[in-house]
Amino acid sequence: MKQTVQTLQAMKERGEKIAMLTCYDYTTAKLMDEAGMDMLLVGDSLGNVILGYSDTISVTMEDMIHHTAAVSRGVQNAMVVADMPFLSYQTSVYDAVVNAGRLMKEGRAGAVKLEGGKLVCEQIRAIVNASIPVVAHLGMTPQSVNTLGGFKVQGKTADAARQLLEDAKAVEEAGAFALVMECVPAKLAALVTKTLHIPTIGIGAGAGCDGQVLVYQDMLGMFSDYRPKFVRKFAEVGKVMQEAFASYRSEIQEGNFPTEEHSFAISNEVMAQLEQEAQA
Ligand SMILES: Nc1nc(=O)c2c([nH]1)NC[C@@H]1CN(c3ccc(C(=O)N[C@@H](CCC(=O)O)C(=O)O)cc3)CN21
Ligand SMILES: CC(C)C(=O)C(=O)O
Ligand SMILES: [Mg+2]
Repeated sequence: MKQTVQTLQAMKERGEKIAMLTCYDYTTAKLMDEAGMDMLLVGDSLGNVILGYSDTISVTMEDMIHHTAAVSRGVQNAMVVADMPFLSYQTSVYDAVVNAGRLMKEGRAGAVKLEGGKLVCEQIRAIVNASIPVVAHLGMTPQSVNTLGGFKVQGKTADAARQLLEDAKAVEEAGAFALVMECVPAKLAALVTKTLHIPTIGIGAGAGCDGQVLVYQDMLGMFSDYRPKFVRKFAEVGKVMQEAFASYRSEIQEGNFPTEEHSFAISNEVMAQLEQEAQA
């Protein structure tokens, strides 16, 4: 089924869980879409898992558009959400609308996601007024790594928890149709989920959210620069890939690849003629 703001809202109301994964390319998008994923997130985590940066700060609008367009071409049913990269919306309401518009017009995203609460509500309101659905993102917001002092769980003190709940209500009021909560204590995330009308999607925020998201290279066991506590490995694809790469190399070295079945034939007459010409 084609996922929309409305079908995702209905899932929350029916108590049906929403499944979301990050995605950055066409081939993977097709596989995830065929597996029935509800939402694909072209995350700025592509800075880490695709481009090899140590954080998401250097990711550009061009990076995001390039990968969002590739993902969109592979999807029939899932909703494609594109992350707004660092400094593409914090600078002004105008920048926020222009850049959200580019992700939709050039990347064919169905929605955009941005980090922050009350401080970005003006941007959320303006983007939604331009008919671009918005997902908000609270808790551990990686674009603030340099002010948060690292990738740490958020909302543990009474003040911080109250602030998160207030921010959650504010982004819903500003028009966000869903909320991602990252590295938030499970009981707090459950309270936010119960309080809000829009679906919540957790990553390190416990089972009480309306949906879950993970970075796909983490859940496939392909990425090892760091391993957040909230990751479950659903497969050892990294191991499978390494074994296949090593086997490819040794089969080449041993002369076992390629064989006749991977090669193209030419008629004996043509070859005989060529060999004769070569001798002349
Ligand atoms: N591969 C990948 N997976 C992610 O989940 C992810 C990214 N990249 N890039 C963008 C952000 C950064 N994220 C991160 C990065 C590191 C930790 C981490 O190392 N957490 C530790 C320490 C927690 C603490 O000190 O409180 C952990 O044990 O979870 C968590 C989330 C989540 N996002
Ligand atoms: C981890 C998710 C929520 C994200 O924002 C990303 O992948 O960039
Ligand atoms: Mg992100």
